[in-house]
Amino acid sequence: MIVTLTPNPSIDRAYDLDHLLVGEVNRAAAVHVDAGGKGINVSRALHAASIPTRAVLPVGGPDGELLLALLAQLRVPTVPVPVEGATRSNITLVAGDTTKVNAPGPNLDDAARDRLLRAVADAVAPGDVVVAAGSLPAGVAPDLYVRLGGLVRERGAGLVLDTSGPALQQAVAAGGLALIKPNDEELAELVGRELPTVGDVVTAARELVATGTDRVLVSLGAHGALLVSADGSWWAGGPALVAASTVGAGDTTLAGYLAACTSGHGADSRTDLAADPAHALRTAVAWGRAAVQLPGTAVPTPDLVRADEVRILTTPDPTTPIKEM
Ligand SMILES: Nc1ncnc2c1ncn2[C@@H]1O[C@H](COP(=O)(O)OP(=O)(O)OP(=O)(O)O)[C@@H](O)[C@H]1O
Ligand SMILES: O=P(O)(O)OC[C@@]1(O)O[C@H](CO)[C@@H](O)[C@@H]1O
Repeated sequence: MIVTLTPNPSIDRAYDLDHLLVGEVNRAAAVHVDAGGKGINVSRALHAASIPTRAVLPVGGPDGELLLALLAQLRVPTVPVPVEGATRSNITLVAGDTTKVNAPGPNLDDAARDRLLRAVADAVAPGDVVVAAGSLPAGVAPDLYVRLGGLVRERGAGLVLDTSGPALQQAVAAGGLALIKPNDEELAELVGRELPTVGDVVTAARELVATGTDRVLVSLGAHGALLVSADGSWWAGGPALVAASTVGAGDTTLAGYLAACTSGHGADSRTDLAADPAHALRTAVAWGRAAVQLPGTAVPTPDLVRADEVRILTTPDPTTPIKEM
């Protein structure tokens, strides 16, 4: 079972525009309303591929109700944790490029945080994988994922993390993570320097592996993704695509990686993150590419995934600029 935790979920509202005119009235050609938040997107993509998953999320206010209704429509299993504040709404403007405005989300006090952590602990069994993803709501200290790591490992499960800033910094410093999925900018922020080449990204990721993170999956937008572990480094990618929306592409990439590491069906399924790294990376990139071709925060179904378009390189040339991959 893959359990996801999204501490700050959202209703994602995406507006498709011909052109974005800043400071003027823009009229949208279409509006998309999706259940959003990084862990939720991972669960949605896994569920669409019939991989057992459960999404733990705080919910409050009218948008909290809507979020649960949208997830129920998709039949994604959820563990809702009621909170006092209102679930946020995040806005995307797609006009060639994707512009995003994310709300801060409700304030969660220590009691709400503890109920959220307990909900994850109760949902997890030995051998499970927990994916914790996204920003933290106001009021929650950046050590949330450090606390979660302790709980998850006590229960014999592994923790996968996709977040940024101090929450990522503290969790990586504490160690014991099975996998992290920063994009190249988040990794650069984490190590405190620019990472223009493949070698720069691989070296930065190796530093994290050396201090207790088993695998680093670095998404590179249109330039594919790099995977670094103690066993080596791999790159996968394909021709750049004109994106319908890039929102959730990174989450779908992570879901693809987890899907490739999962064998068996239903209650007998098992996720082994040490499974064939090249295959897992290639699948991850194929899922991410399928996601950017869909509007709003839509996640692809397996029939939309084209792994044959994805090229894989083992030990890619360290001197190549990321922008040329
Ligand atoms: N324009 C593009 N063309 C081809 N593939 C793309 C493009 N943009 C994104 N991708 C695919 O999607 C994956 C994830 O993209 P990206 O690195 O932008 O994720 P992210 O920054 O984590 O996004 P988010 O936080 O919105 O989920 C990439 O690794 C790549 O495979
Ligand atoms: O504000 P956060 O938690 O960093 O990111 C939230 C978010 O932008 O991430 C998802 C895409 O990855 C969206 O569904 C959602 O709106």
